[in-house]
Amino acid sequence: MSRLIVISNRVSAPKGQSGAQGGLAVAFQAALREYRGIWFGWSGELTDEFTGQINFQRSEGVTTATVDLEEQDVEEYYNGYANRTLWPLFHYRIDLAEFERGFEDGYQRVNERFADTIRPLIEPDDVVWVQDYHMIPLGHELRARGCTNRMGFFLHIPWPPRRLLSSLPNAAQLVKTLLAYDVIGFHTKEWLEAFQDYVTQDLGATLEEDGMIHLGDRSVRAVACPIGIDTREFVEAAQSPTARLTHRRMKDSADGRDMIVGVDRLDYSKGLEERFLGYERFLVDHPEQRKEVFLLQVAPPSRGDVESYQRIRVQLERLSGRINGAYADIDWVPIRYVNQGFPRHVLAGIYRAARIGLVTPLRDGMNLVAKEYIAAQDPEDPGVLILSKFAGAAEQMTEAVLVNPYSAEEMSDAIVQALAMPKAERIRRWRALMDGVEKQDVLWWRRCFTHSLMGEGQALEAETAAQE
Ligand SMILES: O=P(O)(O)OC[C@H]1O[C@H](O[C@H]2O[C@H](CO)[C@@H](O)[C@H](O)[C@H]2O)[C@H](O)[C@@H](O)[C@@H]1O
Ligand SMILES: O=c1ccn([C@@H]2O[C@H](COP(=O)(O)OP(=O)(O)O)[C@@H](O)[C@H]2O)c(=O)[nH]1
Repeated sequence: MSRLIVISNRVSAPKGQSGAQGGLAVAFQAALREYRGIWFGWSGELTDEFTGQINFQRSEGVTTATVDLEEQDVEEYYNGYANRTLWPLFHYRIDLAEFERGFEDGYQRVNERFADTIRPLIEPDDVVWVQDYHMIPLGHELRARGCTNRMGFFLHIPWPPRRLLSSLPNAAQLVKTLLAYDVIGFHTKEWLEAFQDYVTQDLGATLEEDGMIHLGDRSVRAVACPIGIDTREFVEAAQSPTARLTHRRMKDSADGRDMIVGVDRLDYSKGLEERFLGYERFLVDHPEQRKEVFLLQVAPPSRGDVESYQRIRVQLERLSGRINGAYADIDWVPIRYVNQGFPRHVLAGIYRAARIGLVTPLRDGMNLVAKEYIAAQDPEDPGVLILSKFAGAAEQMTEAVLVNPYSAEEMSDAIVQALAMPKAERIRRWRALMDGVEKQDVLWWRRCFTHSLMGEGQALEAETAAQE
């Protein structure tokens, strides 16, 4: 039976209920518990000199293997090429993208270091699954080191339109390295089609009807598999004592007002500035509703070493301060702006207490918060999800109130619509959304991708063996 080797930039050991975790961490812990295998990546720690020494850990059924990186590696690979170049460009923010050869070199060096380190751990029957934009050339580097295993790559962020990607120096060289994988996955049909467009138009590859892409001696399958959440676990989390306590705390502090909630890493792609402006539009256009609602925005700081993230943080502090200064009363504040992260059980209680989930990224690969908000609702009296049509999640969650996040007026109208929505309509929309969140959960996502990667028979064999 094949083992699964998952490789991603960030590796998090399970934290139980005690800490905030990103969407990827939650997805892989669920996946790796059932598969025999290893999750490899950067420890998040620095070392004076890279040695490639691996730190193995086993916790709650998940084996992790991590390495420390040098400061210069992190500066050029993570803060540099990954988060100053690829992230903004792939989120359509060419104005924020920085193109520096030093970043590109550092990115390549770290990918080579990862390949050197992980190569001896890979056994002939293992299936390798590489995650995200930090590791695009890793498969190519592993092939150069004699790795003939089945290898897949999943991109968790959008794939940008062809003309946008062409602005990246050496774009063709980078994209060609992706053809070292056997299967490449995206969250949506839109990102998949943009990728197909680039490889056929700019690289001269041919695309067959079954999704196979051919270029030179390489044949690769590209697929769309939208990630989901661990829905069963999240529904349970929403009924846990911590969630109930938090729900009570929120209801008490709301004092009969309707809560609108936003939960996002403090990232310019999440559209927080536009969200605050949309909410302000609502306050201006509907003064009679002002003291009837409040917005709770949870925004834990992210990638704080990158200047564009420092700038957005300052802008949001100013904007929330200005809106609160302009509209607050002695007994009411329009925005509760909270710069800290919360564990899932606390978030679940917050989501359940919110009449509206406001999820309005300018671009997002998927957005798991939208799915968690739905999973946490009370089926008898659910809240309304307002979702940006530019989030990957919008391709599946069509029963949400879909908005253009760039339009403050549309956002304001959507808030009015959600606040006035009759219970029967809220239940009908929620049921349809919950059906999707239940059917296409994280397990479904893993199967969707691993079936393409391993073939259905092998994937099922691995799952059955893992359950025994
Ligand atoms: O590791 P960080 O730099 O702190 O960033 C956290 C993660 O952010 C990104 O998440 C993406 O993946 C989610 C799950 O597929 C998806 O829902 C979301 O739309 C994406 O933005 C990033 O892609 C991850 O690699 C980071 O770990
Ligand atoms: O205080 C927080 C804020 C966020 N999250 C989690 O971080 C993930 C965010 O994933 P999403 O796909 O929405 O966006 P990303 O941050 O990965 O771009 C979700 O699972 C959230 O529950 C968390 O655990 N605590």
